[in-house]
Amino acid sequence: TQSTRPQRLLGAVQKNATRGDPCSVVKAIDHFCRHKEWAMNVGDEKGCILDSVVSEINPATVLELGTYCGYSTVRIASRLPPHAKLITLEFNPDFAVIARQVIAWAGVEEKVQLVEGASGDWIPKMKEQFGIKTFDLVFLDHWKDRYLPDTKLMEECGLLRKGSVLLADNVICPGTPEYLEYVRNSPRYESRYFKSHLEYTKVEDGLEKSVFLG
Ligand SMILES: O=C(NC/C=C/[C@H]1O[C@@H](n2cnc3c(NCCO)ncnc32)[C@H](O)[C@@H]1O)c1cc(-c2ccc(F)cc2)cc(O)c1O
Ligand SMILES: [Mg+2]
Repeated sequence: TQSTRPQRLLGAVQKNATRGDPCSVVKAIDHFCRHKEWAMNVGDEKGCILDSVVSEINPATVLELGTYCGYSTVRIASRLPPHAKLITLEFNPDFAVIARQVIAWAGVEEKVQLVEGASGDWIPKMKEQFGIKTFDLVFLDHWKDRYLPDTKLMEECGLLRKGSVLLADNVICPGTPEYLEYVRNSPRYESRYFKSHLEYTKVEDGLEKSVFLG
């Protein structure tokens, strides 16, 4: 039977990356996606911006919306301080199966809780299920039309505190116009655009970093 692109991406990790070495996993995926098959990982260029935001915040609690194959999960987890927790939500079971193996190969499973399910169902349960008070950092990289409703849901559920940072992928391509309009015009956010390129291409894209002001 035919393999899927995520399965082939996992194969490239298992073939070319060193177990327990997150950087080699990230490099193996970037090489595969640049030279073999494009895939919707945040990628190396935007990934460096992600890395700098994570290092700047040094978060104890991180929420990722949209795990896909676990590329950004590994990038973030490998930069977290000890005892920090990254919860990543993925509602496609086939992608979750691949992501768990990528995360395990990188050796960062201690810091990662991959939760299978939809953000809309799980965001309201974060406190009771995982003992999370608020998130220091949220990385949004799931369906683009869900960025805004899920941000409003996180506000309503009290998961954001003064200083919580939202980092959103793809605000130009494919684009998240309603979300951008909201975080850039709401008095409750201080927002900034980091210009970059769509992963593995020369097309413009970027990340929007928005600090919740409480
Ligand atoms: O579409 C893009 N990303 C979507 C990611 C979806 C992943 O997240 C999962 N997911 C989605 N909604 C939810 C949800 N909650 C919401 C539903 O209840 N709860 C949990 N998990 C969710 C999916 O199962 C996938 O694993 C994209 C496209 C391009 C692109 C650019 C240019 C092109 F030409 C083509 C493509 C570039 C990018 O960087 C991109 O991120
Ligand atoms: Mg993306």
